[in-house]
Amino acid sequence: MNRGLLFVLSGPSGVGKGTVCAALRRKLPELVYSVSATTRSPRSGEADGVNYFFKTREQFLDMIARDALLEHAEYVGNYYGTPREFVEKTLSEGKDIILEIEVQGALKVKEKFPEGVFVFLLPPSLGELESRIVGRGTETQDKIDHRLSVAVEEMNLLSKYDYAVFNDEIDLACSRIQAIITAEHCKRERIQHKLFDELKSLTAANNGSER
Ligand SMILES: Nc1nc2c(ncn2[C@@H]2O[C@H](COP(=O)(O)OP(=O)(O)O)[C@@H](O)[C@H]2O)c(=O)[nH]1
Ligand SMILES: Nc1ncnc2c1ncn2[C@@H]1O[C@H](COP(=O)(O)OP(=O)(O)O)[C@@H](O)[C@H]1O
Repeated sequence: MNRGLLFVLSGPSGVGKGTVCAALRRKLPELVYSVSATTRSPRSGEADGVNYFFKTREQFLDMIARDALLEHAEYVGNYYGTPREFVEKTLSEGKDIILEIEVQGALKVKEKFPEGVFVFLLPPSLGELESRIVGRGTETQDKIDHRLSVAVEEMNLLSKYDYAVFNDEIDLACSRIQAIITAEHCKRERIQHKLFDELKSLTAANNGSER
């Protein structure tokens, strides 16, 4: 059985990663979504094991010590990390998985899974990015300023990614990501399709009969 493909959706805070991922999950129910562990407190409406596995700092450090995380990063004062076993199990079952994580963590995943597909989500403008963070209403002004300065540094790492996708409209961003997923499957099919084995044997047979 073919292993699944690993997709990583990254980009600055407030660009719409969570929103686009949620929309993508509705459109592509067969795509598996990795639930991260974090030390940040749950926001209203968030549930343990659904949005995140909410951990104390001690529990999180223990996960790091047990090598239970594929990657982890400290982001604006909290730890975030991807549980390793779930990702490996999903890929070995032949299912595609998507990680929605910040930029440093994504680059660490790239070191371990260079064959992964790395997608950077961009805002239509910096002004729109700020409006989205403010509009979400989850952050104090101090934290908004911090997230915006981190965002500018992060956008400078865009060249390390395979694809850039603008999140001007949620549906358009989803369609672009769906197109990337389809294209990556086509690429792999091109490498692995049994037609090439047939062509190889035929060419070898023809070469043999010419001698
Ligand atoms: N490295 C890493 N980043 C993560 C992980 N899970 C979530 N993040 C990122 O951490 C950042 C902060 O997440 P959160 O506090 O939920 O805020 P929001 O995504 O900006 O609403 C976002 O950029 C997330 O994509 C993870 O497992 N690893
Ligand atoms: N294409 C879009 N157009 C307008 N608002 C958006 C769009 N995508 C996301 N948003 C809004 O921007 C805010 C931040 O989105 P969110 O998914 O929480 O970002 P992230 O997960 O990248 O931090 C939310 O209030 C969300 O509703």
